Amino acid sequence: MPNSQRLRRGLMLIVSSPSGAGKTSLCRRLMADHPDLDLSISVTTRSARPGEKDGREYHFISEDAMNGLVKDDALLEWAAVHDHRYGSPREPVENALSKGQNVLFDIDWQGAQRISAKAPSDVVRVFILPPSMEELKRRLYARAQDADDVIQRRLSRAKGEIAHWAEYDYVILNDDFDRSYAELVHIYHSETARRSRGLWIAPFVDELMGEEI
Ligand SMILES: Nc1nc2c(ncn2[C@@H]2O[C@H](COP(=O)(O)OP(=O)(O)O)[C@@H](O)[C@H]2O)c(=O)[nH]1
Ligand SMILES: Nc1ncnc2c1ncn2[C@@H]1O[C@H](COP(=O)(O)OP(=O)(O)O)[C@@H](O)[C@H]1O
Repeated sequence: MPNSQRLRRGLMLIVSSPSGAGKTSLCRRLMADHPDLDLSISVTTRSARPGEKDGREYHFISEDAMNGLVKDDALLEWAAVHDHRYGSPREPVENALSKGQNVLFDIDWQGAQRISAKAPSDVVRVFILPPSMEELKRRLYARAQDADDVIQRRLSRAKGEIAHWAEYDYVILNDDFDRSYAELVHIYHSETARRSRGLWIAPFVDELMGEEI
């Protein structure tokens, strides 16, 4: 049976880390290498960084629009992070999962907790650790996309995010990027290969058992 015809139960892959540890870079590469993986594009009230495009990294929306989405229950989860609100639109995620597609979330520990509480058996959580706080700082400055005071606020919140590492299924220490990426790919492949995700297996085995030898 061709792979494309094997009916699967989609999973939600959640990647979290303190700002600057490398989750966006790792997630981007995973998306580029896995066209079967859909990115949940969050809404946010923060403004776009240089190089960010509305609808690609985030949907950049006003406070009023965010209030409307919350009121209409259009978000699977939302949270206040770094002085702004961020949320995961419900409909694209539900559509993707209903087609057996996997969905990737770059969200914080609050979002990870909320989605896990709703669908524990469909969630895989990965936490990315920086090799040191000094390196985290270096990366935030090297990214050169935020003002100094914004970077300082992100750094001061880093330990609060790291404190939640034990709520995750996997932890990757992002020292060497290629090695960390290889770990993420292994996790993704193993989790998609779980028996519980293969809805095609039981009917296929029935067919096998019915064959004359
Ligand atoms: N709960 C939740 N967190 C989100 C969502 N979108 C982004 N975040 C988190 O918000 C934090 C800030 O994201 P961002 O402003 O892009 O900066 P970054 O930390 O440098 O990636 C990160 O920890 C993201 O994972 C969302 O929809 N829900
Ligand atoms: N393993 C790594 N070694 C060195 N630099 C890295 C590594 N992973 C990511 N970076 C760089 O660190 C900066 C922050 O990474 P980013 O993916 O934006 O982090 P986050 O999404 O967690 O805030 C970027 O400039 C990125 O290129």
